[in-house]
Amino acid sequence: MQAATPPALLIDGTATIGGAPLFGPLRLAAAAGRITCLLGPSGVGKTTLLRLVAGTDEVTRFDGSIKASDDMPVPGRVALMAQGADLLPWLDVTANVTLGARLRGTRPDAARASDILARTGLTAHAHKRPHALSGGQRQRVALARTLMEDRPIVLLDEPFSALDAGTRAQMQELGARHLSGRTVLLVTHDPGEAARLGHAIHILGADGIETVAPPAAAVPRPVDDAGTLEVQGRLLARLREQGAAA
Ligand SMILES: Nc1ncnc2c1ncn2[C@@H]1O[C@H](COP(=O)(O)OP(=O)(O)OP(=O)(O)O)[C@@H](O)[C@H]1O
Repeated sequence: MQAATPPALLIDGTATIGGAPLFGPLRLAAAAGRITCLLGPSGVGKTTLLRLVAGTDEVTRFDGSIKASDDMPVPGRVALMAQGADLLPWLDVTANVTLGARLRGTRPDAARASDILARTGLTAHAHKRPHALSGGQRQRVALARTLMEDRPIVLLDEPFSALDAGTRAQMQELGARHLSGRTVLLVTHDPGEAARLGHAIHILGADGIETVAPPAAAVPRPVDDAGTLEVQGRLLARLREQGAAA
């Protein structure tokens, strides 16, 4: 489904809102074709960072640079899956998945939409509206819409939150499979999710970025992989220490 090799993403700078520091100076690289997970306490600026990369933040001042390793512009090559499924309630699944093309005033690629619906297990729900879907199904629609955009850089903001543990694990596997080969920056509050999916794992804190070595196993890692559980525990301990220090 994906043609060109995606670029790495390089973020280097300082963010302020209304003159007050938010984060930085920080340097964060999301490696080409890999999943980079970003954890950190609430309010530290993770969503803001994703919006800055996507070019959709209108209140934050960012002094520095957000670049792709191939020096081509970033925002037009980014798909952002925002927090919450964020579906339009009056549109059915197919129309929600093809929303990007409609907003751009272009004809959606129906064959491609149908293929993505099949691959995300949504074919039987194609004509349902969001109120008739479970939380997990709505998240799948949001993921399908992100895949429909077919961008080399994908930003995911707590994509699988609010799902039960079993559905969340399934969604992580689905996401890892379908996003394979793209440059993914994934914000999550879940240390287990970062340990399963991260080729690289960072914690954004008040004092900057801390990098935690990922488990050795291939992504997506099994939920009961010993190395994954060990990293999950280490991440939780670090997040607790940061919370206690805040
Ligand atoms: N439009 C805005 N105007 C002013 N301040 C804002 C605006 N949007 C976000 N902020 C502030 O920026 C800070 C960072 O918010 P952000 O949503 O990026 O944090 P976060 O780390 O993603 O938090 P969470 O994990 O709870 O989602 C918060 O203190 C928030 O109040």
